[in-house]
Amino acid sequence: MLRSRTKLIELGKRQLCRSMCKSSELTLVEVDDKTGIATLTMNKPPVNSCNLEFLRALKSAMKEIESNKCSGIILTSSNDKVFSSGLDLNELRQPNPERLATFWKELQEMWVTLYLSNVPTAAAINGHALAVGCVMAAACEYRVMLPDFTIGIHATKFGYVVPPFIVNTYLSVLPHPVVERALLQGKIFSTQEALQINLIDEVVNSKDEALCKCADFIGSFEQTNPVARALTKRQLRAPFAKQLLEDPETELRESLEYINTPLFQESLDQYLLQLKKKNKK
Ligand SMILES: CC/C=C\CC/C=C/CC(=O)SCCNC(=O)CCNC(=O)[C@H](O)C(C)(C)COP(=O)(O)OP(=O)(O)OC[C@H]1O[C@@H](n2cnc3c(N)ncnc32)[C@H](O)[C@@H]1OP(=O)(O)O
Repeated sequence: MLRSRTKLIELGKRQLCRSMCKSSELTLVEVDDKTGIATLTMNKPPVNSCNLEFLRALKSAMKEIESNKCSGIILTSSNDKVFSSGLDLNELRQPNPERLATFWKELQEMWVTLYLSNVPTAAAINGHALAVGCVMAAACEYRVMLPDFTIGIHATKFGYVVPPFIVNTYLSVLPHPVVERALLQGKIFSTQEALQINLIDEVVNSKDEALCKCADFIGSFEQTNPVARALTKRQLRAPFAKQLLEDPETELRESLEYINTPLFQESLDQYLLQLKKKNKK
């Protein structure tokens, strides 16, 4: 009886995996039948830059994983050089007001969903993780990274004032003086530097190894009560998310105002030119 019930559960999980895999072309979700761990692979060519549709796909994949009672989420990339290049800068350049507001709300919601996820979260950083790419990794509970890549929030280099929820993501991983220096310098860290300051937990040599380390991390909670774990995590993280949870409109208004300033738009134009020039060399 017990065996047949277990079989049914296993079958159910497999069907769940198949149906979740179809959820979006921009994200791929695979659930391990044995561990219940969901690997969420970002799949927006060329560099996983976050536009409105991609933010939406990420948020809905995370919510689906949680509602299917998976045991944890591993966030990774289908690109073997880039984890994520952060926000799609084209969403911010001479924006359509309505789309920009929707885009920014999706960013807020994706961040809250990941940062306060009920299940253990781990990032297998198999490429560069820049700006919001770094924020997504830092919002996870554990990070493992491959060598010879870069990670960091360089917003001040292209005229961005870093919003509080992004500062808070760094502050929940790094000590205040390190955050202050890194954000004010717009510092991008090498894998080795990131390990030295504890922005990442471990360095490994392959994506497979990274996925195994993340699975081990998630497995380390096997003996804990998932509800007690989730509520304790929420308690620890709530102060960092408070502002965005209680008053997302103010953050939205301030960000939109800033993005629309000539100062920001000029800096962004210059930055995008540099990015294109690099590719023509
Ligand atoms: C109110 C204040 C709010 C917020 C503050 C904090 C928030 C920060 C927001 C962000 O996340 S902004 C995003 C910042 N991201 C970047 O600056 C990343 C720039 N990209 C790179 O450095 C490189 O592309 C890379 C290291 C990630 C990958 O290098 P590589 O593999 O050599 O690829 P390419 O450079 O050739 O890129 C391919 C293609 O994609 C375009 N692209 C890259 N990143 C972005 C992006 N973030 N947004 C839009 N487009 C991007 C790049 O220009 C290439 O386009 P082509 O048309 O030339 O092929």
